[in-house]
Amino acid sequence: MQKRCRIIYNPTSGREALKNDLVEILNILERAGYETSAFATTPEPNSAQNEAKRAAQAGFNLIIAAGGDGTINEVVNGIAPLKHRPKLGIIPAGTTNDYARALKIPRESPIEAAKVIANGKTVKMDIGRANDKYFVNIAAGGLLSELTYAVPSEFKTLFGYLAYLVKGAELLPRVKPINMHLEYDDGVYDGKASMFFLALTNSVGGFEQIVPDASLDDGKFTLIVVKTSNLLEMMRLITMVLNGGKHINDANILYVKTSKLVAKPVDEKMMINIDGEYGGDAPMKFKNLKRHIEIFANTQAIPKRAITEVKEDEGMDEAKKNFVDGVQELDESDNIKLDK
Ligand SMILES: Nc1ncnc2c1ncn2[C@@H]1O[C@H](COP(=O)(O)OP(=O)(O)OP(=O)(O)O)[C@@H](O)[C@H]1O
Repeated sequence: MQKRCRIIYNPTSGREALKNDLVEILNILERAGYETSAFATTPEPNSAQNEAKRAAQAGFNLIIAAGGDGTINEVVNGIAPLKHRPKLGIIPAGTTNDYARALKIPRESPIEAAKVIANGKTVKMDIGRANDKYFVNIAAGGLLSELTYAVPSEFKTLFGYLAYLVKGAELLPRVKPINMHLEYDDGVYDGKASMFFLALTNSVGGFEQIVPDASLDDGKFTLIVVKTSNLLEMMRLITMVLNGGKHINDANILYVKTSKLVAKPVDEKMMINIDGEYGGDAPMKFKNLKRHIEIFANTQAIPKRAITEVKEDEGMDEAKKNFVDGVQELDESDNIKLDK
């Protein structure tokens, strides 16, 4: 039976380039054996999430999230709770596109990103659950994490990543550490920290060296606690990140692997950021769902140590063969008709 694909795209994402490429993307997917249709998300809350759930339950084999990290997060929230989950493809069209960066999916050309899907290599990716929400890339808590929602989205579209830096420089002097209680697999952190990150990939806020030893399918988060909020110390840590990830052994950083986390505020409110958006307040429980969603990735470009197994989209070659056979059968029946 022919496989079916639903593209869920955000027509307002990033530079809105996606719409122009849609016809070519549909062609690429049809040639790869997927009967494909597209759904444009609407401004209503959870539009992408609801459509992803509906499409999964309607039996689509592949759902493509085409948009920014927000659209990817919604699509994952739509399919993650289901028993039978379709495969996921990603066509990045946002501003930071952290998740595509981690999967080495081309971020400048939606057509090149569609070719990664047509190439048929997948990874069963870990995702995270935070209370009852799911995330693919990062959860974070503490005052510094508020930076991400301090940047208005029109501003992000215009200036992209620069917006974060400008806003970051503006907010940094106001950041102060808060008391946190963090329970992870092998210990407890009780003390002041300006923020904690719980990362699933190596790619956080456009930086690729924050988790230099990230594994995408080992069932573990990387927990990073930034103990300082001193401006000079922060600048030093950022320089260490840019210098190949040397921050991980610094005295101001706790850097551990864990499959779960309980985060509790002590005397102040602690907002939690999930995949770049406000996701509620602590206390919050986080759990790594090991190899929960099979995602198409540019596996050749991902460091070998980051993935344990690359899978082949089954039936991809079969689909191409059927297509050729189908053409031959048609020719033959035409001949029979002609002979008669
Ligand atoms: N048709 C639409 N009109 C207006 N807003 C929409 C529409 N479809 C989706 N949205 C909104 O777009 C947001 C998600 O944006 P998304 O993450 O895809 O792109 P982005 O914001 O450009 O990228 P990034 O997150 O990388 O900055 C959600 O808040 C969603 O409600």
